[in-house]
Amino acid sequence: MSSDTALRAEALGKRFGLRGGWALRDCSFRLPAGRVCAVVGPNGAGKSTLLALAAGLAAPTEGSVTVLGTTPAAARPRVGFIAQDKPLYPQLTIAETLRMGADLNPGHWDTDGAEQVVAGGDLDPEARVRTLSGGQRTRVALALAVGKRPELLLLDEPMADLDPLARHELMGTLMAQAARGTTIVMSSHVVAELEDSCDHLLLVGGGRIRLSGEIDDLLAAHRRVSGAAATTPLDPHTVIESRVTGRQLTALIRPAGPLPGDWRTATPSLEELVLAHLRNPGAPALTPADTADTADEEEHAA
Ligand SMILES: Nc1ncnc2c1ncn2[C@@H]1O[C@H](COP(=O)(O)OP(=O)(O)OP(=O)(O)O)[C@@H](O)[C@H]1O
Repeated sequence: MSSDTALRAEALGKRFGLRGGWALRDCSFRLPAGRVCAVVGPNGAGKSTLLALAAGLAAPTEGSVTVLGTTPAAARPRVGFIAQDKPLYPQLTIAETLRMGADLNPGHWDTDGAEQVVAGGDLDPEARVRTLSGGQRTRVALALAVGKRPELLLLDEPMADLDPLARHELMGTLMAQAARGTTIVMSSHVVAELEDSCDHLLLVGGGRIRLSGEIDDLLAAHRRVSGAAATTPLDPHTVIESRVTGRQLTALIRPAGPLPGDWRTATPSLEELVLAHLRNPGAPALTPADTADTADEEEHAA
């Protein structure tokens, strides 16, 4: 079943155990197919939980998540998932690991694609997984995921163990996958590295979606402003954060209308946008649920 929507969450919530707190609560968003989506947020925000729910490895406590137009379990053959701990069989060689991937995916295994990912890391196919560094294991896990010819790649902090060169190479591999139409969802703490490669953002904080949408749209919805503190009334705009230094006021706002001509304004960088929201967990969320509904109606009408 094809779908223009790679991932959709509706009032999605997950609680671990009857007495546990909510790892995720009331999360609604839509990720169109073909995007490269960054999932960012502080430690414990719920990023891994969200990816595990999408991968079908955990069941929602409330609400729903739809993957490639179907349930996570039904979508699993079309999804490549790399968990944070990159589980692999330590006693197998890299070549044996890839053969296992081929055996598990009869008829649609991409031998060349998987081998290219391994070759990019200059790895000996006869090396045993237990002898590999964390970053080298990431590469083998990615080769297994890419070999499935997935329509959707879910990657939980794929960059965490990698040196700067390996990060760059891995990003190149992911961009090549994206160019083939694969939707990529990747959690990361290194926001500055995501700005050039990702076109969609999910910012998770305290188990809630704080920002969701196309990065260009989210950036365009915000302005970094500065002006004389005495004459820069921030009403009626939505203030994400503001600071007064001497007589100067600087703020990150979501404009609710035209801004006065005597304010200095600029579009924030992705890192500025994310950091401002993380520093101010009480700032209002921007999750265009109405956009998602409209797109959904168009999808059903088509
Ligand atoms: N299996 C589990 N049992 C109980 N609580 C859990 C479990 N997995 C996650 N949690 C809790 O759910 C919340 C969200 O955790 P999650 O691992 O999804 O966060 P995260 O954003 O991926 O964090 P990090 O950036 O540190 O990896 C945390 O409070 C965590 O303690």
